[in-house]
Amino acid sequence: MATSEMNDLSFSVVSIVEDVLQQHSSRSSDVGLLPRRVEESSLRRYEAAGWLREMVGVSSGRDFPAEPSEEDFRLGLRSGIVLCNVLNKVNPGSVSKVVEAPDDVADGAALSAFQYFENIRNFLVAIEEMGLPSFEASDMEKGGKSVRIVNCILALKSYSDWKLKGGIGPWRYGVNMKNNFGSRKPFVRKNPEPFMSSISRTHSSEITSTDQHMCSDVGQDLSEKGDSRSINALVRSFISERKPEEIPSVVESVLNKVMEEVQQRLSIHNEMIKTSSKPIPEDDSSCETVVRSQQRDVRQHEEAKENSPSQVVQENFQRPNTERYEEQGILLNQQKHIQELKQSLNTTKEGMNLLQMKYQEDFFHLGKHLNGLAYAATGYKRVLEENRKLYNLVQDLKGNIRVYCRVRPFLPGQPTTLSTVEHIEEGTITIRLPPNYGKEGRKPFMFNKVFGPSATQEEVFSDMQPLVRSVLDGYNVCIFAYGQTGSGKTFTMTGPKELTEESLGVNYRALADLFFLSNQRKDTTSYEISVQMLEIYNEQHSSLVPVSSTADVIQLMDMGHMNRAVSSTAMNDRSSRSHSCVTVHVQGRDLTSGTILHGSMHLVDLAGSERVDKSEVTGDRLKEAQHINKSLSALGDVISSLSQKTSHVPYRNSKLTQLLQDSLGGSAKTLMFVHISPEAETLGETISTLKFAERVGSVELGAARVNKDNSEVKELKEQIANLKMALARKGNGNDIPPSSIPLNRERISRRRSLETPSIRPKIPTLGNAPSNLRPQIMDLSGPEAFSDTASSRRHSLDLHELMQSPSPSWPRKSLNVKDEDRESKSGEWIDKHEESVQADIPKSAEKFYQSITPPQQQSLNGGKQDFEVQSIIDNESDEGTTSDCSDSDLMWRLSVQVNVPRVSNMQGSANPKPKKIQPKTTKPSETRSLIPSLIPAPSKRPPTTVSSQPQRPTRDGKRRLSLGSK
Ligand SMILES: Nc1ncnc2c1ncn2[C@@H]1O[C@H](COP(=O)(O)OP(=O)(O)OP(=O)(O)O)[C@@H](O)[C@H]1O
Repeated sequence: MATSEMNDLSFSVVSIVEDVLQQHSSRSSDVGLLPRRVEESSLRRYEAAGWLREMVGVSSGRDFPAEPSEEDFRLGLRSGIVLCNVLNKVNPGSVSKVVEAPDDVADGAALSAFQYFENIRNFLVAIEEMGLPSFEASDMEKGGKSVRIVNCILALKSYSDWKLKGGIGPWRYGVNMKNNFGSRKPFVRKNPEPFMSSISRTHSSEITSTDQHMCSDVGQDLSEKGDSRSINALVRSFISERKPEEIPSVVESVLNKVMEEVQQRLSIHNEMIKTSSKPIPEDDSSCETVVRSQQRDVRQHEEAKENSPSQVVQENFQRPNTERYEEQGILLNQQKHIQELKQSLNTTKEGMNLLQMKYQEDFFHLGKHLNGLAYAATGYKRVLEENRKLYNLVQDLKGNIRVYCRVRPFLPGQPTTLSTVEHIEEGTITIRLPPNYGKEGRKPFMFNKVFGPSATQEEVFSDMQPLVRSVLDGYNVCIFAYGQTGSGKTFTMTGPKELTEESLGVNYRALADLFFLSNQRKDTTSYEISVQMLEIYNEQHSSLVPVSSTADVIQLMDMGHMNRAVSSTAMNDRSSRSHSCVTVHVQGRDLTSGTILHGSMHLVDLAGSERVDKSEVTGDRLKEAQHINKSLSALGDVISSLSQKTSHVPYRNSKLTQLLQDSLGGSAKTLMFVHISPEAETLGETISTLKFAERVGSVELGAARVNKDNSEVKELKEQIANLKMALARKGNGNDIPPSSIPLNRERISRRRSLETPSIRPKIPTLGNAPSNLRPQIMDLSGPEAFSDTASSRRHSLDLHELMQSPSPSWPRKSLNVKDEDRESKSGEWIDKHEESVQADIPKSAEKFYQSITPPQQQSLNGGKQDFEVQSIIDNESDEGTTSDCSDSDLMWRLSVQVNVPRVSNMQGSANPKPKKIQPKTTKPSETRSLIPSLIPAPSKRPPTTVSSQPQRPTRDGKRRLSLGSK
């Protein structure tokens, strides 16, 4: 490409002149001259070819015959191999490296044009250095140019001959110019300078000076340079043979040709200038191209100048030297500038690369950092959750009362004001305080868990589910809802008025879960579950109801809640006016080891504390409120003394604290679920509720214990009981034949037999009970049922045994207003509904009680009733100094029992005389009420007695005498 470009762009003044003169000579010569000249040139060609064949040998000169045509001659020499080899023979070492064609391939076939050019170029350079007439490399490519090649070869031959003759004297080459141009003047080599400029070696100033001389005097040998000499010789020989009138036209032709070439050069030059003044492309490769193209243009320009003095002459005519210098200067500057730009581009690129690398590194580090942060965040959350669990665990271990808090949402229709709750996070609730509450503006309270207004019933339950489930593992659990009126206690424990599956409260969910789990474990453990519902209304309690299946439970609770004392106050249109407690008793027997587990759970929905000025209650409602507040403040006192670890804990001050005694002071797992309302007007109560709850959270009860009896212990206990009973009988003169004291195993089997359906009370089945769930009648041990422990402090009475024992013939003390008032004042509890609910026993319940017939009971009793009573009395008297509720517990126990002696009769005697057990006479007046709706009979309670009690509102706000009355 470079070679061809160079060939296109470079031109020789000599060849132009020669061409023009040849045309003229051929035009002007006569017809006979042409064949003669053709013949002469052929002869000279043959001479040259002959000499070459002689020099290189016939085999090497095979490509051209002894008398070659012009075409053959040219093609034969085109590769330059023959020429270089001949030259090296004449003048050894002139061409240092000759590119040879492979032997098996025709000469030149495997060589590229570039390689041919290399040989020819080397040859021409050497020829010029020897001062011999040369030719153009392009002459080898074009036809009709062989004359100069022939001249060159014959000159070399002449030089060779001269050398062979010893090189004596000046070498002269007598070019047969006459043959070409009609001149036979010998060509004398005056000095060893190159005859023509080398193709590659040029110098513009030399050319310029030569051309200037050529211009001033064509006929004289003004220049030392080969170019001018050659032109001069050509021109002289031509002119000498021409008539004077032909000369102007020849000169004109020469000049025209030269002008054409100059024009062409100029346009190339202009193009080059334009290119160099183009904006420098940003692309590095384009810069390279521009630089290369400019360099090439400069080189070509210089070559052109070197090879065409006439063109330079023309340029000199047109432009002053300074201008050209300026141009060159600009070009050089531009090149320099481009180099600088390239450098800065490279530097910028390197900088960019560095920046990119740095950014990549930064991104990588950032990513790693972010990953780390995300990981840490997840870890932090996990740790928080873990902490909470551990905290709960520690609290469990320490036996702390667990405290959960729930915030009620604003109710529909309520004007939504700013909530008093500012923020909730895990176990912390922050209350927004107005300025008069302190500078802080907020107060945080910490609990085990806080549920916001949007927490669902399911979420709430799932958090306490493990606690509930631990009942089946033999723990005693107590969950009680606390809070001011209208804060959502009933909602949490039971649900809203309209119950749906989603809105079911803790009570329903807990029982369903227990039944579900017990059924799941039926292959390993046999569970017996019984449920009681109890209500403390105005410091009295009523309604203990046994149930035996999920459906029973649900129905019982529905009815219990329906019958719960509720009325409308200014604070809550369905305000519970009583404390309600659902108690679940669980007994589990390990089918392999025989170990017995006892667990119980109280689910307590306390009546709400209220400020009577706000609830705007009067009359009975006011009295209710006072009772509620009294019992709650009694609860506060108990909590306070528990947290201060005082020796005396005032459990006895209210029924509520008596009920919760085991949960608050025993080995139970206790959870207080504190509720608050979001309204600003309740802020005072909210703060005091939360403060109270925090105090409750600090109460340590000691670690909860599993109530587990292995079969051996149980047997021993029973043995002791039997012996005690035998002793007691003996002491009373009622000898019992040894055979009548059942041995342990007999007794156990008898106890088991008591539990068979044939003798068990029939409770109407309201649904499908799990097969392993024996219908369990209530444990009549009263508050003991809540601990259900076989501790020395309390003993649970065996309901079946008691039920089947003959009732002692203690007179029933008739209740009157005075009694009630007195009892109420003294804080002791008597079931005031006892009589009134007798007739309320439903048929099924009646059946149940009737099924326990005297003969049956007698046969099964074996004096157990006495023992049970005795044992209770013993225990109560034992713990009389430590327990505040022994007598009331007992009363409670007895009051709910059929045909049990009145406590007042027993309390007086330090060593009560066991009464002869009488066959049970099922006196309706002494039977306690069961499920209210299952007991539709009208109350037989005298109106006076009823009226003596505070009016007891029900769901519909109407007063009812008893749960069963309709
Ligand atoms: N989390 C809750 N989501 C929706 N409504 C609620 C929520 N908690 C309570 N409520 C509604 O607020 C009202 C008062 O609730 P609830 O009767 O349970 O309060 P309480 O604390 O039991 O009151 P009281 O002590 O007077 O019996 C009811 O209408 C109840 O449906």
